[in-house]
Amino acid sequence: MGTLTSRTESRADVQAAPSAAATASPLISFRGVRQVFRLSGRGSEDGSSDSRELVALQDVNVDIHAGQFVALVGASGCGKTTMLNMLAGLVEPTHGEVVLDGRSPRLPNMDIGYMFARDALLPWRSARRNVELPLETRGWGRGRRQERAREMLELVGLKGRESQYRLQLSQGMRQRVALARTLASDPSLLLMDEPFAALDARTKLTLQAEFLRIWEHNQDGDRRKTVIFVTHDLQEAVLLADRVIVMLPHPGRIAEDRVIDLPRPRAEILGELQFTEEFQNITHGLFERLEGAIGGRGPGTAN
Ligand SMILES: Nc1ncnc2c1ncn2[C@@H]1O[C@H](COP(=O)(O)OP(=O)(O)OP(=O)(O)O)[C@@H](O)[C@H]1O
Repeated sequence: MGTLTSRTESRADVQAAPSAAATASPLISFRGVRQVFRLSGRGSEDGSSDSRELVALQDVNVDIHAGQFVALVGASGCGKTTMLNMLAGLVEPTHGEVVLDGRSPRLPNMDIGYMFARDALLPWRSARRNVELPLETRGWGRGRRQERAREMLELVGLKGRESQYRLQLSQGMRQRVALARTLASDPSLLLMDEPFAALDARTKLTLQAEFLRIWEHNQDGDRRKTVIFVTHDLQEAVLLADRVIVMLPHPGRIAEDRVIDLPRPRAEILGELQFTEEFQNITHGLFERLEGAIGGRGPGTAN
């Protein structure tokens, strides 16, 4: 393995110099984004209605360039999923704007794959027919769909399991099917919400490596993929991503934005990478910043 180097940069630096893409306009921009959810109570004892506000995101400014693998990491409730949902066009910011490829994410966009923490497979459909689902919604013909679904299941190591149903598959296999389904339509933007969180450590490492292999394999061609990967796991974030954005809750905000300059491709060396000094230094540094920010009680905690 070559020498591993790490580089840490401030938020402004990251936005100003995101590798070769520095001169291109970003694929994704969050500009002054604030998200307020109104929480309606059941009504207080005196009969008046109880309405409170929750600031899920505050002052979020991020640019992400095409092809980047960005991890959003942070404690529960810091707005990670809300950011994914904004990119998927499911949530519109209360203030500020989100721009995806020069337009609003609210406009229909078939070029996105969204994967969740738990498989979310349809139990009445076989593995193959689950993978076919996004292809059906995109109008693919039956033969082409079936061929693509078989190919994708083979890619994630499930050859021979095509006709099995959710209950016949382990949690790891279900996540593999979900991964195959997410990748089947070859989307250029992948929104991944803790996709490996429900797995045991060994299965998790295997799937991380398999996913990374697929992603790294595509990075040179026209179909390179941008990944926004939500996780609670700082180690997972550093292992997989080019850039880690650490978030804090109450209100959800960005505490740290760092380039992870570990070598690529990493898929074949993931197991070793996590024991290197470079990896541990980066993870430890981010962890200390995170702990320090929580311990120091940032500006939003009065909220
Ligand atoms: N539709 C909604 N209505 C009201 N509150 C919401 C809504 N969606 C999210 N929230 C709240 O906004 C905050 C941020 O939620 P979000 O799911 O984005 O956080 P998260 O960082 O992804 O958390 P977790 O890691 O637990 O999934 C939370 O306090 C959540 O309860």
